[in-house]
Amino acid sequence: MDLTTHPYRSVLYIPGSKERALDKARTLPTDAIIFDLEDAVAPDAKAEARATLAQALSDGGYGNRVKVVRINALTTEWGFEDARVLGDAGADVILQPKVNTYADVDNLSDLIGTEIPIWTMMETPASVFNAREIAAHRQVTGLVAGTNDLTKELGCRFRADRMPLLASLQMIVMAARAARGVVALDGVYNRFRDGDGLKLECEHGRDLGFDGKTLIHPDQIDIANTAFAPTQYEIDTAMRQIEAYEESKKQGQGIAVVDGQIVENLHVVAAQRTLAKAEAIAQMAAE
Ligand SMILES: CC(C)(COP(=O)(O)OP(=O)(O)OC[C@H]1O[C@@H](n2cnc3c(N)ncnc32)[C@H](O)[C@@H]1OP(=O)(O)O)[C@@H](O)C(=O)NCCC(=O)NCCSC(=O)C[C@H](O)C(=O)O
Ligand SMILES: [Mg+2]
Repeated sequence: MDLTTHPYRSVLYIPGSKERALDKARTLPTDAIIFDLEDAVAPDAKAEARATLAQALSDGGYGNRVKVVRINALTTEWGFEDARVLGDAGADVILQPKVNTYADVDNLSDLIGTEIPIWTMMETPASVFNAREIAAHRQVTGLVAGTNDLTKELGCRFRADRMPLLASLQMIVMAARAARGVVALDGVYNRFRDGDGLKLECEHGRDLGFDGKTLIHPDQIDIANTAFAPTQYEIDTAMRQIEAYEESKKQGQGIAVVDGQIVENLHVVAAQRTLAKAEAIAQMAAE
């Protein structure tokens, strides 16, 4: 599996302690799974959850879903052991919570001593200020917005339009894009029975540039998969733009016009990206 071209439309958190959910995830149409040992697991269940999760990962059956393990923070008594055990058990990615600085990531990297990809939770004001350096760490391949912790840390209010979080969300996307090849994932939508609200928030995240959304319930997967996939209209337009630009080039022109809008080389690059994403999604569905 190529983690760099893989789609990340839907990324489902599963508490590492819930055996039934761990089993159910083997059949869910999610692009990636975050097996959680942090917030979703009570302190007195941490050690057992680590063992349960290690067993589930070594039993396998998760197919082409990217397997991400969210460890506890290294400042806790569980963090280092989580990273050591789960890195060996077959996780594709380690997700580090409560990151503040580049040095925090380096510390994890030194402790685990392998080049396993690291994703970082972006859920403190310091992490947002330091997003660019964090995303530039050689092992970091993903930034995950932790909108619950951010809301708590900022002392802001919940609003459906997410206005109080907008600057942080944009900083996360900008840092991922500046680093190139780093995935940017939006935070969770807590009202997990509210499909209409989730759809709106997914569209907001997609508009901002996120690659996908982190989720907490299986019912949320299809909504995110649809929202973060190119639409048929976008695919058709991308194909027409590429075709029209190629035709213009043959005639010695650097600009084409499609549907009354100019198409330059940069639009062709964006169109090719749209087609590559659609292809990656189709390929994943066919596997
Ligand atoms: C939110 C839930 C507690 C709801 O659970 P429940 O009431 O049991 O839901 P259902 O009865 O509707 O479940 C139906 C079936 O689906 C399975 N299920 C439920 N959730 C998951 C899941 N996440 N992954 C896989 N399977 C799941 C149930 O087992 C049922 O199966 P079956 O019996 O076979 O039909 C629950 O959904 C849940 O625990 N969700 C995950 C919560 C979580 O992980 N939270 C931590 C991550 S979010 C976070 O930390 C935010 C971040 O750090 C920040 O700061 O923002
Ligand atoms: Mg959090």
